[in-house]
Amino acid sequence: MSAITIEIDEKRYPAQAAGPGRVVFRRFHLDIAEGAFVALLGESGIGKTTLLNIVAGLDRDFRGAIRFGTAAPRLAYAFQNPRLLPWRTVLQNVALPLPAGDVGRRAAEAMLQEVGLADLAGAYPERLSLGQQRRVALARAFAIAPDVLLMDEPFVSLDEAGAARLRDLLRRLLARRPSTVLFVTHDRREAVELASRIVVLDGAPVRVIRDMPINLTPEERATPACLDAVRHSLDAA
Ligand SMILES: Nc1ncnc2c1ncn2[C@@H]1O[C@H](COP(=O)(O)OP(=O)(O)OP(=O)(O)O)[C@@H](O)[C@H]1O
Repeated sequence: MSAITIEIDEKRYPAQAAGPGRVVFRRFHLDIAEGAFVALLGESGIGKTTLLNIVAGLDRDFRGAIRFGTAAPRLAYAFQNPRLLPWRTVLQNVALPLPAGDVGRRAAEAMLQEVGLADLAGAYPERLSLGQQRRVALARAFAIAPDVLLMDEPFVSLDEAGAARLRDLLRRLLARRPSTVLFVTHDRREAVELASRIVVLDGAPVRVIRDMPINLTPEERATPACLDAVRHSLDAA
């Protein structure tokens, strides 16, 4: 069964003083299986964030429908900018989507423990590095054990070692709380390392130009030569 069915008959941004209007999607269809980790690749400005916003329900100004396999899916969205509330502590930020009171607080503490930031629970976001802020954003996203997890370039602007640690953390979090993931990235290597399916978007209106399952074992994903081989077949497809 599909966890997400995306049917966009049309998504158009209206003309503005600075430029003409633009049809971003027309007759666009994508089915996403339950538990899939779908990496969305495509040129800048093509419509990837627009697509996530539509799936998230943040953008309802389109013709079409988004259907979920579960009646009321728990949905989490991790943005490129971690979007932590600066006037709340790290713990309070993670507890935001949880029920108020002791139960929510304890669950938030456990999440912080899991992402390795328990000792920063009382700190404010401004004290944290970008990598630490992104860990907090991951903790907040996973705190609700989402059925659907939307991620918009969540590891961009980190050095390679920092991004690798976060990819590793994401894999561990997903192993404990499986979710259907839609993950936007510009980084083909990151896509091959994480995804079970890679969808490459192109054109205006957007269409799918490649749709590749990635069948790698965890050991193969940890082998650079293996990742390079898949990346080349993605380029050649
Ligand atoms: N609110 C808006 N009003 C008008 N045009 C918009 C709006 N938001 C996005 N666009 C335009 O729609 C197109 C798709 O934008 P979107 O942010 O979805 O692309 P993207 O693929 O996520 O880009 P990037 O990879 O650079 O983040 C772009 O041309 C953008 O300028």
